[in-house]
Amino acid sequence: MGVSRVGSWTSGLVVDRDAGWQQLRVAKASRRRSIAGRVVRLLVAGLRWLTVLVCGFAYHNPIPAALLALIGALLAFGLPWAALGAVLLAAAGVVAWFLLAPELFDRWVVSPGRRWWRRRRYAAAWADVMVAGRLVVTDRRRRELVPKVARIRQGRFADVLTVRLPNGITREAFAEHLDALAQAMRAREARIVPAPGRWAPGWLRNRAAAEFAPGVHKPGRVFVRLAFGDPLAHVIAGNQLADDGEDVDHSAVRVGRRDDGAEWRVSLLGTHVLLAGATGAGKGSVLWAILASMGPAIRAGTAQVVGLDPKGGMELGFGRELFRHLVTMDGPDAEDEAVAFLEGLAEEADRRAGMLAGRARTLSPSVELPFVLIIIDELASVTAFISDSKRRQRADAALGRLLTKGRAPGMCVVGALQDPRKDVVKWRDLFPTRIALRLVEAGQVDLVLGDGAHARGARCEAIATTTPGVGYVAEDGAAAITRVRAAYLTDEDIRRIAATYRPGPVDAGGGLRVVDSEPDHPPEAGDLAA
Ligand SMILES: Nc1ncnc2c1ncn2[C@@H]1O[C@H](COP(=O)(O)OP(=O)(O)OP(=O)(O)O)[C@@H](O)[C@H]1O
Repeated sequence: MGVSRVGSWTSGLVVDRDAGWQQLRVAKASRRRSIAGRVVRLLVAGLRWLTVLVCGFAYHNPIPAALLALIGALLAFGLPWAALGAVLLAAAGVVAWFLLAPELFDRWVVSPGRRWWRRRRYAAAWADVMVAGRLVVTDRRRRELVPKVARIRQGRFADVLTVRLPNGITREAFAEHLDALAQAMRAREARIVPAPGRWAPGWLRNRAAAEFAPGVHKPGRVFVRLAFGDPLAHVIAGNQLADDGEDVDHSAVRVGRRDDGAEWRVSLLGTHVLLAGATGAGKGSVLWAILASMGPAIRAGTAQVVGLDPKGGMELGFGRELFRHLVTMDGPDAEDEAVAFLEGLAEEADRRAGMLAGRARTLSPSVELPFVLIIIDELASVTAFISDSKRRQRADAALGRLLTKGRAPGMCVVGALQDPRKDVVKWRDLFPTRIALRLVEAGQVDLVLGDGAHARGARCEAIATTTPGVGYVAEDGAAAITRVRAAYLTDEDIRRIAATYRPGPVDAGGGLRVVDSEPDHPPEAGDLAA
């Protein structure tokens, strides 16, 4: 507490830290106060600090505060034995609660305490971080101003601070100090995120002038997300993914968990998904989580899955029954097979686009015209690594056609990539949803997720090898990058899901026109495999 000099760059001014953590008020060094004045000032400041502390504690920790209040009241009424009894009873209750229901105990007692402690930490350390980072401007009244925390939205694992920037400090200048901020606040990471949406009634929203509608970034403000703890540290069991009943929402397929504790869902309708990760990063878990969640739709016939597994079926072969067609590229004609597979799919995309033209802009999956999920386990092997240049050109052309034409008529490519290089990532912009798991170098992050993703907090190179399945997701049209972890299915789970959800017979008109030299399922009535 008190007044402290912050350095020669402040031209001999003195920063008064009692003035609070949001704005540094400046007092002239030469200004003198009487001793009585100082004492009063100190008392007022102390009283204010105590009130904020007590009220803040009671507001954020209602259960411990109520217990303390009860004990205090018993003591005040001269009932020390009753107070001792209450203390012992409360202690026994707390221990029993902790042992019997640790999750609930954490949610109701420990988490509120942590949140309160974080608020205290922001208050205590904010001004110091701003000053240390020289995020200080002097206005014409010679007041020194630092970015001010205008609002704190708190969650269990992360807080979002709305920070108002004084004139003269840019978002970019502020962003340079995120690491220092994270360290000072004891956070796992600090990131700038888009402005949280504000709820407004529809009638009001529709009447507001669109050109003044709030955008992703608000001028003069930054939204800083500080993450604490890690809800992704533990393996997420994937055996419940397919328990959605018969209905699968293709626009929100469950894959795992986000680092704010919410479910991670991926839209497969009207998009393609690029999935990159170094070897052992957990690409398989993302693919299987998607397939498991799609299980009920596969069985019902509203979705069909085809796949290309250049590893000879090592990855996708486990759940072969789920696939209408799986190319494993293990014979002498592997490259031909892969090219024919892609050309068949591109033709199907053309056919569907023709059918939908003038009738609908996007497909609503049905048994008559099902959604088609195309899993390509190693995208590079069908583009960069086909040795024959003519075949490579054909594969490139077919993949390009499939990616550009397939989205609207319900064909979604999920392409996995182990080694993101410039020549492979030429396809990146055709994948509106991009997922990057652990990568070898920081430079690969932007290649996969898009320019600026690393700067926006996607630190894929820093993901520990001990947490496979953890990664970052970027989606076209969404400014935020989300940290996620895919659920994990054991080999046994995959076999069970494949047996449970294997596709039924295909109705006339509903099958795929994939070139299928050796179908995995014998052709059934109505199957249009050419
Ligand atoms: N989401 C996950 N949660 C927990 N463990 C996982 C997860 N995903 C993968 N693993 C573990 O990591 C190992 C490697 O995962 P996986 O084979 O999916 O990686 P990959 O990226 O497909 O690697 P490669 O490209 O070499 O095939 C798995 O055997 C599994 O034990």
